[in-house]
Amino acid sequence: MEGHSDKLLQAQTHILHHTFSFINSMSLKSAVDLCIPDVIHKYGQPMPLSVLISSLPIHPSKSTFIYRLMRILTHFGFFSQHKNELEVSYELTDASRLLLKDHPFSVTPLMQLILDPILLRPHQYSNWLKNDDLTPFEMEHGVAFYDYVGQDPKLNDLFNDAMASDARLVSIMVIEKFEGVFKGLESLVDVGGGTGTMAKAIAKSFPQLDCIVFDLPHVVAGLQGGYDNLKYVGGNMFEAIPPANSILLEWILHNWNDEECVQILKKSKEAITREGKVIIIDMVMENEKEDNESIETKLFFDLQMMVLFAAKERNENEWAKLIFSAGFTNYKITPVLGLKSLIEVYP
Ligand SMILES: C[S@@+](CC[C@H](N)C(=O)[O-])C[C@H]1O[C@@H](n2cnc3c(N)ncnc32)[C@H](O)[C@@H]1O
Ligand SMILES: O=c1cc(-c2ccc(O)cc2)oc2c(O)c(O)ccc12
Repeated sequence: MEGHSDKLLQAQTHILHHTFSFINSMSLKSAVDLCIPDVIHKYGQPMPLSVLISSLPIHPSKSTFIYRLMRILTHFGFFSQHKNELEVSYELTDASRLLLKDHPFSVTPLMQLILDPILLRPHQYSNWLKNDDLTPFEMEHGVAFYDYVGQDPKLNDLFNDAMASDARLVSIMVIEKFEGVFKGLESLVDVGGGTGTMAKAIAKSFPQLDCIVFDLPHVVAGLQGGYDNLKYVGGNMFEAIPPANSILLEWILHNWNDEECVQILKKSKEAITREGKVIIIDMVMENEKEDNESIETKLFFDLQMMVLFAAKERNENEWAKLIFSAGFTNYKITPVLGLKSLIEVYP
């Protein structure tokens, strides 16, 4: 009987732990909104709690609550703390350094996008599962995700900044680790290339490669290459993709269902000139060698794609099915980009 009640209590704790998990996200967002990582960074040495409190834009009546926020974030590894007999001081960790606003690979824009109420609200999706609305996002907002982004300049900027911050890190890794992937190629279209962060890095590192950033007209309107071998073209990838030796699809296919992915891949195949290839950068689920945090993060991404697009993250079998359905003959997966993999696809 004693063992039974222990199990019940453990199960209750498990449920409460998951139920309260939103407190992790919201505490992190509150700290970033108050610029706590930047304030500690600027101080340049372990920052005593009292100095931190007096440096923050908070009401004096709220001073005592900052310790509580710092305590939970320290527990989850966002700050480290040192105690002496007088008080506690805080320092940044690797994770909070990546939240600094001026860090070249700052994750802050991604965090602000993911936790924006416009993206958060559709996560109450049990009703969507009971009706025939296309996506939870459309059920909540009445339009598809990219149409909403196109009509809301603030969200458009937030989305493009978030994608660019991720692309900055991915582009450095791709170019460093996969130089060979681009060797021998003459031209490249970065389909859904956003504001061009990835294509700019490729154009700079491979001056012989003619690069095009291809995205929806409102995304590329008014943008200019800055390199002789880079230009922007607006259009719709479901209609036609500009011809090139290689087609890059980074973070594209996880936004679409299987039928739509096959259409995009077929349009990519039509666009390939001579002996070219499609280069996909996206997630591959169910890699057995992964640690638990990576597995869970991929599962979160999968549900984010379901909520925004009724789309999904895919395992290798699901990728292979799409690739062969679109008429390609071979593919090679290289799983070394953190959460993402590089998939080369051959006609
Ligand atoms: C998730 S973002 C990826 C951006 C970029 N590839 C990156 O990795 O940072 C998807 C991109 O696809 C673009 N997109 C959506 N629908 C499109 C369409 N029909 N034709 C061309 N681009 C489209 C969006 O505007 C957005 O920039
Ligand atoms: O809400 C998101 C978040 C991402 C995302 C998060 C973290 C990364 O390192 C990269 C990307 O990507 C998204 C995306 O591709 C999309 O089309 C919609 C929403 C999000």
